[in-house]
Amino acid sequence: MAPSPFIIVAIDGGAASGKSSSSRTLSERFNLLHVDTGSFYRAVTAELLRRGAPATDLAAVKTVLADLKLGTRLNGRSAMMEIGGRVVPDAEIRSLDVNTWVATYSAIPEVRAALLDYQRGQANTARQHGFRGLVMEGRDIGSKIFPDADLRFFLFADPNERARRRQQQGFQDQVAKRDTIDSQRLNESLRGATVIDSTFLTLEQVVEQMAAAVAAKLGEAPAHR
Ligand SMILES: Nc1ncnc2c1ncn2[C@@H]1O[C@H](COP(=O)(O)OP(=O)(O)O)[C@@H](O)[C@H]1O
Ligand SMILES: Nc1ccn([C@H]2C[C@H](O)[C@@H](COP(=O)(O)OP(=O)(O)O)O2)c(=O)n1
Repeated sequence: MAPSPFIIVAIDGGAASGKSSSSRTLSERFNLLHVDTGSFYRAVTAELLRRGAPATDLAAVKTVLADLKLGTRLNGRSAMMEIGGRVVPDAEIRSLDVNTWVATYSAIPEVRAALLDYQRGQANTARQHGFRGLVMEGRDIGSKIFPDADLRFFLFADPNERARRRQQQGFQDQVAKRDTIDSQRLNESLRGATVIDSTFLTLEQVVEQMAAAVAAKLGEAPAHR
């Protein structure tokens, strides 16, 4: 029997479109490394804020970036970014301060460049740890990080519905404002991707659609749940 292929699944989409929930489920179901690149941008933002490098001071930002010692730690099937050997706690990366600033720092080309190879390198992490592939979520995964990914999904949902989901999660997050800053990259990510509008779909319906495609790539019969 032919060995199962190593697959890369890219999930792009706006805030609260369902990226994390769907990729976590796919990771569990198919034994794929789960990589939430938003958490990477959030960790770097927390570090830039902690070290007092304002987004308007490019020289200060570059100094901090040059000094970042990035590593990866696994938490179950999820890849966690280490900065100087420390995983930035969840409470810190989901703080109001980080929510406010992350889109602005993420728009700085030098910040994106600093994370490019690190993100691509997660494929090696997945291989080294015996995963069948990886599922990576973010804003530009299918367009910039892995344009040749085996599967590229773009999750869409109405902004009001996304704001409602965030509020239900108990987060103070200006989804619409971040959308405006992030929108350029979202448009690029649409090209050639399978677009799923989740506004009127349950999370389970979204996941089933994705899972059927993943199962086909892995050469498995689709599971009936
Ligand atoms: N299709 C859906 N219908 C209803 N709620 C959803 C749907 N997709 C995701 N959610 C909920 O919306 C919230 C945000 O989802 P999440 O996966 O964290 O989005 P993202 O990673 O894109 O920011 C979560 O509470 C999740 O359970
Ligand atoms: N690949 C990525 C991932 C996230 N970002 C930016 C864009 C977002 O405003 C922030 C936070 O991303 P995150 O996925 O945690 O945000 P949401 O869960 O979608 O609200 O990081 C990015 O520019 N590129």
